[in-house]
Amino acid sequence: MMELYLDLVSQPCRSVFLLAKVLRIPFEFKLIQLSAGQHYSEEFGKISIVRKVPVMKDGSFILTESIAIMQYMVQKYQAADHWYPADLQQRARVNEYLSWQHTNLRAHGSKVFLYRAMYPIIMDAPVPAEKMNVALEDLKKSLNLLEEKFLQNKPFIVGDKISLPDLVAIVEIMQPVCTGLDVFEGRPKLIAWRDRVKKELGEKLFDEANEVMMNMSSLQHTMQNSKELEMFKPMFQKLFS
Ligand SMILES: N[C@@H](CCC(=O)N[C@@H](CS)C(=O)NCC(=O)O)C(=O)O
Repeated sequence: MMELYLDLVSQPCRSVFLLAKVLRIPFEFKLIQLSAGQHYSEEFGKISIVRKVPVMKDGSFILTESIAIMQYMVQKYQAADHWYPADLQQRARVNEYLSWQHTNLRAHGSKVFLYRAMYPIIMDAPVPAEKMNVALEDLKKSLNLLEEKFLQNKPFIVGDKISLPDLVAIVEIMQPVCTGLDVFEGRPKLIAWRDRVKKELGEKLFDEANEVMMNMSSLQHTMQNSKELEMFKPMFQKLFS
């Protein structure tokens, strides 16, 4: 059976998890708890020297990178065409979004999340307003592009049906949302899209994927009391400087 090394606090892990579940792919969930530093273990190092989740192991074949993993899954399990359309231009649209999102919605949503959830724990101080405002402004621009360039007036990002970009987008948007920030405020189009995506995935599955993240205060508590905190600090300090 395929093994998936995941921690659902991670957005790319959630998209891989959601896809595997929705396609009913049998898999073994191998928890790599980032807050406990399990990705630094010798055992995980043998699986991936990148030391990031998600990782897929299918027999002796090991694959990193959520997008590559999802593309592998839809092809191996011959998922319905709408997930990753065979049509040249439809597939190009999927790839366009998947290429764009790394340095836009993902980068900006993550930054807002890290500032709101992690900065005070790591730096022992509130986030400077100037930094927070720049991060919020960047996120706003990405959300505007998601609506105006990608979603437009279609039900889903690539057309009438759900595809990989919708999954990848919703998990990134949920990251700042889990800190209590209502990024949907004043965005009826985005709300309607979110509700369609939720319906396609099933509310129960959607909530299952977000459960750990929605319990943000418990996550922060674990992080704050983690003996690995000192180990994480330099990486975050670099990010926050
Ligand atoms: N581009 C990668 C990103 C993977 C990634 O950044 N994973 C993070 C969690 S969201 C991680 O494992 N971080 C651990 C670390 O950097 O120490 C993908 O899409 O799979």
